[in-house]
Amino acid sequence: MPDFVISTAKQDDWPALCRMIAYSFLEEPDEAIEEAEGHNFEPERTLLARRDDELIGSAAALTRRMAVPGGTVACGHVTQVAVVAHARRQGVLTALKKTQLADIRAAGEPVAALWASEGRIYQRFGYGLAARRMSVNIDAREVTLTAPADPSVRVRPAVPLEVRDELARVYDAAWPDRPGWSQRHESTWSYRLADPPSRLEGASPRRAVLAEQGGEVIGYALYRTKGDWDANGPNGTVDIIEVVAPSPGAYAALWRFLIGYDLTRTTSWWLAAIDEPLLRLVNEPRRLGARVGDSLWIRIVDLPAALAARRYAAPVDLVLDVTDELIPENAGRWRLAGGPDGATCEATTDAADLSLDVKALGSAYLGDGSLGPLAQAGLVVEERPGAVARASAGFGWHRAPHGIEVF
Ligand SMILES: CC(=O)SCCNC(=O)CCNC(=O)[C@H](O)C(C)(C)COP(=O)(O)OP(=O)(O)OC[C@H]1O[C@@H](n2cnc3c(N)ncnc32)[C@H](O)[C@@H]1OP(=O)(O)O
Repeated sequence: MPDFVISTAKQDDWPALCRMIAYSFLEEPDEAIEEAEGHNFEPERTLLARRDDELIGSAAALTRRMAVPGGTVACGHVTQVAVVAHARRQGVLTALKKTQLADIRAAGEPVAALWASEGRIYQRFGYGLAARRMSVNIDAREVTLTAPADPSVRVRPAVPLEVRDELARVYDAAWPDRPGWSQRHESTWSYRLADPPSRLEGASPRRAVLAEQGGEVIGYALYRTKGDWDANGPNGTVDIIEVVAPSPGAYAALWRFLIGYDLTRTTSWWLAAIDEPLLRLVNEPRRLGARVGDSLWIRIVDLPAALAARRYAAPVDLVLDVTDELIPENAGRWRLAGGPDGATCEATTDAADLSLDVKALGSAYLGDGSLGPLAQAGLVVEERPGAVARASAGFGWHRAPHGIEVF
């Protein structure tokens, strides 16, 4: 029997929880951060572990939908996971995760998603790496955009809080089309636009730039600037927070603004998409200083509901033999049939085309490339010749999944 108990948080647990999380992440507690992060507090979905009344661990889920190929799905956005230093490696997180997965399933969310502080933590709980990110560190004076500027698109700098409604309108129209982007509530925007001074690290407060066409805002970017001078003169940086620009004209106009900022020499963004159009839009892609990293992790919580909630780029009719140590209802053989217009997923006794663990299914879920690398890694086993190629055509998508924000 564990010597700690798990319970659901109450509103007034927030200050203590926030302090515990700060220490766990090697930060100092800070009132401005407590207020900002408080917008992301759903007490009834926050699990606390206590030993002798001492708060020793937490794991929370936020209620937001996430875009998946061809649709959106209810998704528990897992966050605020921490265990105090002196209670680690005693099974506290394991107990929290088991309770949390059961709660997410009971809430009718077929999928859970998270950003991992360390990738090694969550794979044992059935999370698969479902989206990669690209970080860019652009040598701005060496890079220009090759597309001609669209004279009907203008950019206008703005203070983010003053254009919050315009930002939300652009984002609301865009997020369902990009797998990995999540619905934003009023509280999400309050969190997103809060700017605790201790997080500035010498940079400016958040700034916005809007792309407008015919008086309408059609795209925006959020960024910071950081001034610097060295022996050769100006050496400032533009640090991008997000770029939301569905149309080519808005996208190019915003990037032209962000790369061409006077007195800066570097434009950086650590959360660009793996298929960022910028790669195709510049004269010198190598000078983008691009690197690939991990981004969103996905846990399939209710397998038939999750697989039926997305669409498939090509027709699929596949029997998947799935293992799942933590959620036995997911284990077994499933027939997935469908295509670009929708899909069904039902239990079957037919012979399998592919066998895989639920973790590999999580990796394929948002449509990040083909199943080939998973098969080559031994994480997907082809039971019927040609099944990996057929499944890849269906599971892939015309836009790579993108984790635009850490939640
Ligand atoms: C979604 C998010 O919020 S991500 C943020 C996660 N939080 C942090 O990184 C804050 C700092 N770290 C912590 O608070 C803790 O170390 C946690 C929450 C990551 C892990 O909590 P613990 O209670 O120690 O985990 P628990 O004891 O249940 O470990 C389960 C297993 O995972 C392993 N494990 C857990 N954390 C780690 C880690 N960071 N690195 C390597 N292995 C780990 C344990 O060794 C254990 O393995 P075993 O079953 O083979 O013995």
